[in-house]
Amino acid sequence: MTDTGVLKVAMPKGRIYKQASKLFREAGLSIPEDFDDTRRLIIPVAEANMEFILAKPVDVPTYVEYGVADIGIVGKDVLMEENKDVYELLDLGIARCRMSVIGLPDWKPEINPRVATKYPNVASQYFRERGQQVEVIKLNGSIELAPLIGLADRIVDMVETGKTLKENGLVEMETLFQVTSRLIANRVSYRLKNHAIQALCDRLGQAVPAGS
Ligand SMILES: Nc1ncnc2c1ncn2[C@@H]1O[C@H](COP(=O)(O)OP(=O)(O)OP(=O)(O)O)[C@@H](O)[C@H]1O
Ligand SMILES: O=P(O)(O)OC[C@H]1O[C@H](OP(=O)(O)OP(=O)(O)O)[C@H](O)[C@@H]1O
Repeated sequence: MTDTGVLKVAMPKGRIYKQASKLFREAGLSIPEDFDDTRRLIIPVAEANMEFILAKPVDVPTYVEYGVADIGIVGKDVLMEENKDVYELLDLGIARCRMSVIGLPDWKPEINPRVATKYPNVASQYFRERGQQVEVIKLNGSIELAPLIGLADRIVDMVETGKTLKENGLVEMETLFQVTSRLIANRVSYRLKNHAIQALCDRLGQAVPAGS
């Protein structure tokens, strides 16, 4: 557990970072724009009394659960999949997309269909709750390939603009849930650094556009 006044923040590199850093700046915090030109993984942000730990998005809840980061920013998709013991403090309304079941337009129901996804826990729970038996196949990217080349009958994946689906002749069949990024906190840090975490949460909350 961290024992200084500095807040350790697990920050996902990539698409969330760009939007999160903008939100932090709108909340009046002095945050670097991007880290495209550095390979450093720990970045002191002295002006804001923080330290950024630049993480792979899927690992953010793990750093926060173990308390090596006090707080973190992560998509609801990853939170649902990883199911870690952390507090979810705030919906930041950024990196908006949705988790959907997707397939080819001529898809027909089959016995024990194969479903490819980056989110095996989310997909298994979804089909289990509907009493549908499926075989879930875990992939790590380019999920839309699976129905095109016959690996799976359907996929469970993120849709943002719908461009990937359109360009690959796929259709969205059902939406599981809407996704935005969340501010999460370690349970012990939340008590020990409550003032700093709550103050940050309040400032960010004011910067989140209404209706997000
Ligand atoms: N079009 C989108 N597709 C997928 N995720 C999106 C999209 N738009 C926003 N997101 C959100 O951004 C998060 C991070 O996505 P990103 O593509 O940066 O990382 P990743 O694909 O998990 O990691 P990596 O590219 O390092 O394998 C997702 O977990 C999700 O919450
Ligand atoms: O609706 P759209 O705007 O087209 O966005 C959706 C796509 O974006 C994500 O992929 P990502 O870019 O993260 O690449 P990946 O294949 O490595 O997961 C997601 O898995 C979809 O493929």
